[in-house]
Amino acid sequence: MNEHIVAPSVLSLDYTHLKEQVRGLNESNAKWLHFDVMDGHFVPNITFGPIILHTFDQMSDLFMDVHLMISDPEKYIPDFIKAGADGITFHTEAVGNDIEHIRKIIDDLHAQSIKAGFVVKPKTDIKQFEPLLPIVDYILIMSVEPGFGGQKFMPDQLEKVRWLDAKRQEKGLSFRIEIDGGINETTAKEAYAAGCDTLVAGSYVFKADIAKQVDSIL
Ligand SMILES: O=C(CO)[C@@H](O)[C@H](O)COP(=O)(O)O
Repeated sequence: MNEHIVAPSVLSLDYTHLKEQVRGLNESNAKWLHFDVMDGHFVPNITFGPIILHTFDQMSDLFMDVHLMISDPEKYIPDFIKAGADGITFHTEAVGNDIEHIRKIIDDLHAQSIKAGFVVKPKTDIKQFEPLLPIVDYILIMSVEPGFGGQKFMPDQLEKVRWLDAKRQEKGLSFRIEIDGGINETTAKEAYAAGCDTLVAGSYVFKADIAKQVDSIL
């Protein structure tokens, strides 16, 4: 059983108080910082790139969990590694759900000592990726359509989590199951019960005292 990890999504951070908010994260029990990269093409929103990741990396020792919501992940992965990524997930849909292509990207990340995994959108079937389970460090399940913070949790996505957890036990694997979107005190409990060990939370963490919010969903 993997320990629980909360990964606050800096998409919801108050950038007018960047230093105080990062201090709040550093002093909380969050172990990861979730960095959402959106390109305005793969998803209908644009966020930040490697320069901002580097800024966070200089301000924090937290594990930099980079979630690439971009159309051509391989093109930009080297920049995010240089900027301080510790783990990278990319969308299977961005590479046509092609298993061998996904495997190659994960192998390349591992060759550079970066933790690696893939992400699926809500409508993507997870079962097709069973051959990849032995090689990933983590899998990210989207519990909202990617693109924006503050959306409502989609409980039907927990079916994917249950399936992954069952496969993990059956095969004696230890990859993490991370979930992203609409996490709060109630949905966090549901996610843990289904088999998640890593929760991304944006609006819930930053709407009040960071340390207290993190502890409430650990
Ligand atoms: O990747 C995304 C959205 O695409 C997420 O990381 C959100 O940033 C989570 O925000 P909340 O739903 O927790 O507010």
